[in-house]
Amino acid sequence: MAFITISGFPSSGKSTRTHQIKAHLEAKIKNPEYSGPLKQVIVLSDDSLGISRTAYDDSRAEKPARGTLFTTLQRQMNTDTVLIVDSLNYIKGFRYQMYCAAREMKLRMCTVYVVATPELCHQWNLTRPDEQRYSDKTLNGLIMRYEEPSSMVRWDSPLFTVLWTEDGVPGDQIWDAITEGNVKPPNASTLQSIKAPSDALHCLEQTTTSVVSAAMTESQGFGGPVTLSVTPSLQLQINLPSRNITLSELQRYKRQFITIHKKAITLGSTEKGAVDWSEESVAHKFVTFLEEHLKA
Ligand SMILES: Nc1ncnc2c1ncn2[C@@H]1O[C@H](COP(=O)(O)OP(=O)(O)OP(=O)(O)O)[C@@H](O)[C@H]1O
Repeated sequence: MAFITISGFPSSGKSTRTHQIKAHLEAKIKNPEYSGPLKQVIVLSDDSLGISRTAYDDSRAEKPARGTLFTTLQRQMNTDTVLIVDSLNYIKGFRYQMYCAAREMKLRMCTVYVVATPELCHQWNLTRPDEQRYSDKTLNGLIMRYEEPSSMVRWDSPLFTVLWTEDGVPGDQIWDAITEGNVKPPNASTLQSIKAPSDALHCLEQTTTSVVSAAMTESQGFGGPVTLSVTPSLQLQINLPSRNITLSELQRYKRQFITIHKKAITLGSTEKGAVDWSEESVAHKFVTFLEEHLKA
């Protein structure tokens, strides 16, 4: 019935805040005055899944770890459960993917952004036992790559930000969000996820073409975040590197992206929620793909 995404820098206090939130929500559920459907709070974390901090040392090891997290969270989503996903959740495309899965299950949801300065993260990381510690290089890399949640986008909202200076968490507000907030029904974008392969291929081709032409329009060589107008109703942010990007380079990435995803479509990879061939989802995936490849 409810889904909470925790996000923040590595070693920023996410699990510490998760325990506070869990305790607060459990007290609400146990209150005799509560007669709603929620019965339990489950926390899914890298530790509970046996994902080591070293999985973040390189992106090849990180992808299967994210896959495990996503498959497990889909299994754990339930009408009587508050599911808290306590992980870095630093890629906006991944938070969007979780949002789509939660929405398909008609769950209420919110995001908690745990904030600590990079210096504090380093300091706290050093105090941890070896097996829970990130290497300096990995910690810095994750902080650099971190894509901050925004209350302006629907997959991060409602968004609660908890600063390192705060003693507690906004437990009552989180409770209201997951018990009284809007249930976002699967809309056209999520329903379209079960598309016939021919539609999916068409959408893949068209959407990637629109992203390439929007990126060419916005790319001035200055770098930084720019907004791409993919369609009149779909605007996405992309972080561009500060160099000239050529059309042939973008076309090359488009072809690579299509090749990878075409395979998934023709193989009929239809694991529930994991494959979403809507225009919006394809655009998000391609923007994330471009960001990763353009800065490499
Ligand atoms: N407010 C705080 N003041 C002092 N130490 C803290 C604070 N919050 C967390 N810590 C310490 O920092 C370390 C990391 O905390 P925690 O495990 O909550 O971070 P995390 O963000 O969940 O880490 P990870 O990225 O590995 O999942 C722990 O040793 C914890 O005791």
